[in-house]
Amino acid sequence: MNKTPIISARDLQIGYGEQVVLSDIGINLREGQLTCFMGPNGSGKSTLLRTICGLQPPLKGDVCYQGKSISTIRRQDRAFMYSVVLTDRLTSDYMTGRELVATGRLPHTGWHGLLSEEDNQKVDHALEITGTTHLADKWLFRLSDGQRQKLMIARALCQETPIIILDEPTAHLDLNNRVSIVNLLRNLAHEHNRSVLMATHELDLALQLADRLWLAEPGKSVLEGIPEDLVLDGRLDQVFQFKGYDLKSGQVETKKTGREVRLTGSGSLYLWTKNALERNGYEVNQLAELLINVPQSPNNLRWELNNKHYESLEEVIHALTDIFNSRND
Ligand SMILES: Nc1ncnc2c1ncn2[C@@H]1O[C@H](COP(=O)(O)OP(=O)(O)OP(=O)(O)O)[C@@H](O)[C@H]1O
Repeated sequence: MNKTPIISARDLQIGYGEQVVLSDIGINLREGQLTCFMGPNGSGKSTLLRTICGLQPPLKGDVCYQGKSISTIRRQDRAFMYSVVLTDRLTSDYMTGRELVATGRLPHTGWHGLLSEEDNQKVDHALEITGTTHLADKWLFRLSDGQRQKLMIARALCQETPIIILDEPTAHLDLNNRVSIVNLLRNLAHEHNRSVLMATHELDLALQLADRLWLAEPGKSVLEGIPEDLVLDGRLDQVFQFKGYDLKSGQVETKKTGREVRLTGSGSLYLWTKNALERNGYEVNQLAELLINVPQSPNNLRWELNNKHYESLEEVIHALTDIFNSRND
């Protein structure tokens, strides 16, 4: 699945006046894909997004839309190419959710700004698929940051552009909303052939759901590839310089105590048991002598250790502490 790049750049350099943020950038944004743009704080993600949108000029090189330099494309024409959800505050809070979403139709309504029946249906549809219909009549200043963020995404949908660019769209959202927004963006890419580019710090979601990653390497350039390649060949590690986080297992590294236990069992009960043990400094080793039998079903939560039964992992950890402490005495 090698889709055509809709946005591309070669030898691009970005920054502010004398301050070069990233250089030698060669990037392709592909049609029908979700691309997540990641990198440490201050590495230049927002700067590159703004440069791609034509909101700030590159220091060197050019960004092209279907091979044509965006600097030669009129601003009003760009509104049919990109919809943008940046982190800047809204200019006015004195409008309703629906009015905000409807501003996404402005490039289509002409100078009078009046919405046709079809425009209204598109606003309704965008509210519906972002789960914000209940916010339509609420004043923006009465809404939470997360609710506003979802309306901004609805507004971008309404604009019906081939490219959607978002800067940290999940920043204020709770877990369910973060997952649903990233899934929504992925569906827009796959089912509606949009090119979606989002800067994000959501490593787990990006590794699972992005078609491609762009990685901003601080002070250097942008690396590009599919998530698994970037993990396996070490480029993700090179960019983030992970400390205390094991990327391959997706786990935070905990202090090892040299205390080992063996586990039987499977599924989520096995995983949560392992999690509790490792968080408390125990290592799971299938050759260890001490055995814990993990319950088979969540309806019967009983762990077995040394012929005794425990009804919570907290009790199991206490029992293990006693066993290992008595061995050291
Ligand atoms: N308006 C500006 N003028 C001058 N320098 C700026 C400006 N905005 C950002 N910078 C600098 O450019 C660099 C990149 O900032 P940018 O906001 O693009 O990073 P980012 O990767 O989006 O960071 P974060 O993950 O924290 O949002 C930083 O060193 C920042 O201080």
